[in-house]
Amino acid sequence: MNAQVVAAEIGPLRIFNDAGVFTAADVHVARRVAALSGADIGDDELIAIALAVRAVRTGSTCVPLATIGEITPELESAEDPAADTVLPWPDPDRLVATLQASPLVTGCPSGPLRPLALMTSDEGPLLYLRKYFRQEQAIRAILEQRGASRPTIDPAALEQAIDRVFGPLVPGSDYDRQRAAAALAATSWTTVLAGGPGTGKTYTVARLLAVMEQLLGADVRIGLCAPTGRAAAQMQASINDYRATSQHLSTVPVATTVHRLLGWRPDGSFGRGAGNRLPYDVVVVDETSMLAVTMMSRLLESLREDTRLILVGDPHQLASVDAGAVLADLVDRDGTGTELPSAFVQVARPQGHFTEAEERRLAGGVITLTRGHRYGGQISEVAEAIRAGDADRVVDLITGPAAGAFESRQVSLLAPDAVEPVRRDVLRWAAQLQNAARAGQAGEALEALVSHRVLCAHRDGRHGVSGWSRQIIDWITEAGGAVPRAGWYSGEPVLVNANDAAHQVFNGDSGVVITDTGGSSGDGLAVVFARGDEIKTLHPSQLSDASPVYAMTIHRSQGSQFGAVTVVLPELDAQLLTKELLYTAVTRARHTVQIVGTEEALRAAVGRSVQRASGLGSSVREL
Ligand SMILES: Nc1ncnc2c1ncn2[C@@H]1O[C@H](COP(=O)(O)OP(=O)(O)OP(=O)(O)O)[C@@H](O)[C@H]1O
Repeated sequence: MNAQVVAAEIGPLRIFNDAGVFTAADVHVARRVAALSGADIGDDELIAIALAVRAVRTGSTCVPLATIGEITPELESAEDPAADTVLPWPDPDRLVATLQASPLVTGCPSGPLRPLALMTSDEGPLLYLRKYFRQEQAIRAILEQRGASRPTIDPAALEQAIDRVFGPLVPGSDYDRQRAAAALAATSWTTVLAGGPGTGKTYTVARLLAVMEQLLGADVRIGLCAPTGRAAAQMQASINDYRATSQHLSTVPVATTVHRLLGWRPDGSFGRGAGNRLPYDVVVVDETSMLAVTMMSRLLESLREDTRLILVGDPHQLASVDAGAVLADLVDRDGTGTELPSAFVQVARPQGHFTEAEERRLAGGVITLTRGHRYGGQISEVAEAIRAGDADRVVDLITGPAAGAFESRQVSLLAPDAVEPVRRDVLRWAAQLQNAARAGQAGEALEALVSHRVLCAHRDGRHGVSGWSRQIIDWITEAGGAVPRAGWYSGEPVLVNANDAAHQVFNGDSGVVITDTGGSSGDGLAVVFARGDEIKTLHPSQLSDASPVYAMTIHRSQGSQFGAVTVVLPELDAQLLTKELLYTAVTRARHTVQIVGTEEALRAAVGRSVQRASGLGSSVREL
């Protein structure tokens, strides 16, 4: 029996539950909210609550009511008898009229409960769980207020600081946009610094902080944070590397998770908020694409009005698993009607170097770095075509005539039953890893570790991490490089599964076990992790939650890069198969990508986008 089907549900939700559109949790929450309201709740209202709960579960903050008819059965297999079901969605106009008069929206007889919010927007009526509407409203209101004024900056001092840190302006050079980003951050209370992988976002952040220090003094208070501990550790390492080679940044900013910065408590509450604001002059958030609406609203509420906020990230990557794709929404907002700050114009001289649309976004505090410093050629063109959703171009660039135009082939497509090239790569990778590890060469072992990685969409199943890990272990064993089944061995790749502040390792960190003959432990093993240019060494027994890693999910690979990447596409009809997933996977590679899957699956991925509804992109009014 399917655990997601609620046997007791005999009402209007049953057919949607059978069709996989509402999960058991959606049904239970809808029933519970209806009961708590103390009112007589009709079938359409019940469906509305379940829709709003489902929206949050699938990463949206709201439901665009005009398009609910487009929601079709979500089933494991196309052979499921429910696949042909035409779902009996209520007519949107009727639903809106019902909700306008519903106690769920206007106020329940049982008390202050008003669980749903009904709004109107450029995209038609939007239905929210009220909690998420409030968070979105808070984000909108605070950003508007912060955008209404600008820090006072002496243009001459700004130009001098930027020249000192970046060198003088050479229009059209590698770093003119990076200079412009620093100038925008100095002249705005809120700046969004967007860009694909390797466009120099972290490089720019380190220098931008040096500019702030020159402008605000050596006692400037800087808060650095990221949604995950690992991303925070990576930002810390990059800034440490910059400090080690430059005289311009004397402050030692410490990076932490957004949760920690905001004083998260185990009961889910936060120490920081409107009544207890953060003490910083500048706050930088890295990997903002992973930040959900709840954390963004809390962060904004915790900022002083005179704190500069810099949100850094790649809006095209997979968004947070929680509701909201805030970075993508903010990048899309344009600043029509807002003047570019004159100090910015004087220093960055943007004329002719930005398109009109870019200039409008600049006025709204958004700047995008476009020049890749890590790779060019086929990978970046394929990534660009994926981002544009152009499946024909993607296929042409990988297998068609366009592929022949590249000096070196970086991207290939392998049929699922023809993976011999992957086997060869995996064996070469394992041999390098084991040789370096057994020789106790930590640096070489870490280099080998990130020279190749297999990435899958799913955790389970034949095309998932579990199936591919088994396959890879079998290949290594067959080739004579036996993989012991119990305990760690020298040369074993490790993935950390939980944050451990005491040992400074974080969920998603990958390291490698090496031979450590000089160590004090009896087994002669150590486990090493890269931290910028430095190496962190622990004993494997100090890892409280870690597992061997022969393959990992694309979600967990976010923020990491590998020399070569093998991307395993899921089954054709898998809901996960989207262009954001494929873009994230392909851009993890520095020089080679092998995609395992059919052309059909590749096209399906490029053609499907993660649907994340939110009201942040347009103005929203009460209906
Ligand atoms: N203006 C520049 N001149 C020289 N090298 C640069 C410049 N900008 C960036 N780089 C180099 O390019 C590489 C990528 O930069 P960086 O890591 O900052 O990119 P990123 O956008 O943060 O990438 P990711 O999001 O993948 O972490 C780094 O090695 C960096 O030192």
